[in-house]
Amino acid sequence: MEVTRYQSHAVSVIEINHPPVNALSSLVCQALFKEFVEASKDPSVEAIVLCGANGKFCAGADIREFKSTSLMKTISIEDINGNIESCKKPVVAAIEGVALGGGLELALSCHYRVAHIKAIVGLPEVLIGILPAAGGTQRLPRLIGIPAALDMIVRGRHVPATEAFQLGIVDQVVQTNAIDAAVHLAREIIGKPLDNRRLSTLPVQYNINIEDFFDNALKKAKIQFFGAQAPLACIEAVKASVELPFYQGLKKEQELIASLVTTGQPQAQQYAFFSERNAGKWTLPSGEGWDNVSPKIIKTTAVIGLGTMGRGIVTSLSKANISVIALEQDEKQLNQGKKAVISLLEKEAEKLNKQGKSSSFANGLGPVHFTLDFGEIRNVDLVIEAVYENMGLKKKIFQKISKILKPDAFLCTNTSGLDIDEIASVTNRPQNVIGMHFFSPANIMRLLEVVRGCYTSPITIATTMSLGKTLGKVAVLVGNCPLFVGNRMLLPYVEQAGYLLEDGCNPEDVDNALEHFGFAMGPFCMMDLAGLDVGWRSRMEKGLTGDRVPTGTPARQRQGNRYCPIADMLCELGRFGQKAGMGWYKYEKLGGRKASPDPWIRDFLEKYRNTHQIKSHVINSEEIIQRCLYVLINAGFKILEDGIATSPEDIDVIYNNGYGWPKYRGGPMYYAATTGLAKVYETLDRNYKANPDIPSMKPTFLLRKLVAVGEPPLKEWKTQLGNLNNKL
Ligand SMILES: CCCCCCC/C=C/C(=O)SCCNC(=O)CCNC(=O)[C@H](O)C(C)(C)COP(=O)(O)OP(=O)(O)OC[C@H]1O[C@@H](n2cnc3c(N)ncnc32)[C@H](O)[C@@H]1OP(=O)(O)O
Repeated sequence: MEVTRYQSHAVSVIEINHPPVNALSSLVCQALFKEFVEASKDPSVEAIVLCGANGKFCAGADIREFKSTSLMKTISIEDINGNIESCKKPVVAAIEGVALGGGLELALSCHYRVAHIKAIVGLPEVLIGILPAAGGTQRLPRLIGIPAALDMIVRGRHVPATEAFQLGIVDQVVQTNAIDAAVHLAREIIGKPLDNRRLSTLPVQYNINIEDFFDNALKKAKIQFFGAQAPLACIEAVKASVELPFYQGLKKEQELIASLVTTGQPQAQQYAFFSERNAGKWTLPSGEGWDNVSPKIIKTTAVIGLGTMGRGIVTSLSKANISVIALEQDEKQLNQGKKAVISLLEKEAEKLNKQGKSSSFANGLGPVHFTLDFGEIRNVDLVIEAVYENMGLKKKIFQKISKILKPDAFLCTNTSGLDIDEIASVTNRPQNVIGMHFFSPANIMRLLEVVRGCYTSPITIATTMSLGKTLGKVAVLVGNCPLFVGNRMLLPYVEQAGYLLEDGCNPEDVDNALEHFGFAMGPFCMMDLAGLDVGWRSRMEKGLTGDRVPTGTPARQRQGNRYCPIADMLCELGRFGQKAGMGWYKYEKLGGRKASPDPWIRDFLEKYRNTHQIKSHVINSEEIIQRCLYVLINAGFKILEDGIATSPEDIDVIYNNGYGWPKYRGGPMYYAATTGLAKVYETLDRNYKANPDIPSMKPTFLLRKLVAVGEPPLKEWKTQLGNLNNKL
């Protein structure tokens, strides 16, 4: 039963019951419409309360149905809303848990709203590429004014009940049962006039210059959400609430949503939404997985190393109210780390405060304790080692802590690419060792690559994945190989960016093309931010540059393959990026963030091309994008072949959440599927034939196979892998 109805004296309570989140599927809409009409006609009913089962009002339209046309054919949410709003009997929404999207739009059509103190409301449609097209863009401005409504709609912000009350979205906030409170209110208002409670009939009130306001909002959104169409459509729809009568405003919502669908962005964002949810559903080839292995509850943790990553991780654990012992090797580093953590926690508390939420760390360190004494961590449930990327050092620490810790404690290493098995092999419990690859800043970035080694037990995976969720991360399980998934794919991308400089581009040409594609940052800006010395050190360790390069090796070749030495040359000149005030760009000061194209670099590149007699050519944005992205995608296919990622969706989740890939393009593998695998394959193949010294251009077996079998949909790619290697 999707919708149930019962009566409490003169009040009819209509409850949506569609687990897990009471989404408005077409069946729910039909049932809700029917029950509501019956209740409104029933002479024994004098008021109606609308609520959701299992402590959740409603998470909006059923996104799973967006692909089909059924939603269009049957009762729409706005049909129900119109009916509710015009009802002669008072209707009260009892909001528990969530009222999001169509759920809040439903509540806005009710005459009164009562919310539980822990409830959240919002119109997050923009985050899945659409707009609140069930009257939300027309009713909310009439209720709370244009600026507040626009902010909520364009950012898709979740608003806690207390703020919703302050804004005037809900009429009452209760600490007890919201349904009982709504029934109580419904009884009180029986027979009272409802005219000023029907939002569609109210004027939109404002005392601002409306033209300027919307012009500015559009300008800001075009920069902030570069390339995304939904925020712009949201602004246009809210503007219509001022310019058009209510029913024409509703029509405008429909026109805008129809036009968004033609851009392909909603489909990509909805794919990203479900891919994120599926990432948590890990399964091993043995059949063990998220649904049959219970995680251990983690109450106490320790973080070893309070550098940039360690500080972020401590902050993240503390935010989740998990007890942390933060460990450093000397007093100076401990104090520096402590100061940094306090400052990060203060910023976090400030953010929560602005959202009307309190925090356990508002006036101090919350559950964090700092120490130099390894002995203090002996009883913790889980340790995260976050020292710098050095295998020798990490092994020393793991050897030491595995002797100290209680036998069932978990040992995690925060590494961006080192071998988990090698680290595990020095411990007395390799089955409890796992990689946790956090992204910087670790207290902000949502992505967490959970790296399974060959000894890692299912319970260790379950525990780490669950801890990731508790920390508010999107945890993705990946296999153990150099650089794991995200960074492994990034390597050929950055390599191509270097070749583009040799072939005639300037750094800003490459960055502009990729930023225009939608990346938050192009590869050269990214390197300047991270520090060019990071890659330089790693290339030195691999013998690609520095003293260990065999004499007589051509400058632009390593082991017979093409090599671009420009980044090494900049490092030799101390151009390490932002921290040095110069790198691929110049900056206003040491540590400055404002990058300007550097004439010195242009000059340097000219001379470099002359020295190496490189004939440069004009390279357009399309070539830049294809060259950089197709090798990245190709590496993604190789990762699938090698069984390092379970699915293309997991790769996309990693790129959407950790590498600034524009969500409205779904992720690199989704992008490959929508571009056409044959096009990706043919371009790579052609380029590889012209450049056999660039192995990353050679189309992978899986890509070739998928093209050969007629490009099956992305969901079916895995089946083409058959029994290939699975490292998960
Ligand atoms: C094309 C024409 C359309 C016209 C209609 C236009 C007007 C209305 C539009 C809308 O309402 S669009 C939907 C707006 N709502 C949202 O975007 C909310 C999305 N959901 C969430 O933010 C979260 O899921 C949550 C509700 C805050 C719950 O978070 P939690 O972390 O507790 O659980 P999750 O793992 O995220 O979700 C659990 C489970 O529920 C599924 N799910 C969530 N929301 C929806 C939904 N709106 N429709 C369908 N399914 C939903 C989610 O996929 C998970 O499923 P499983 O993975 O467990 O199968």
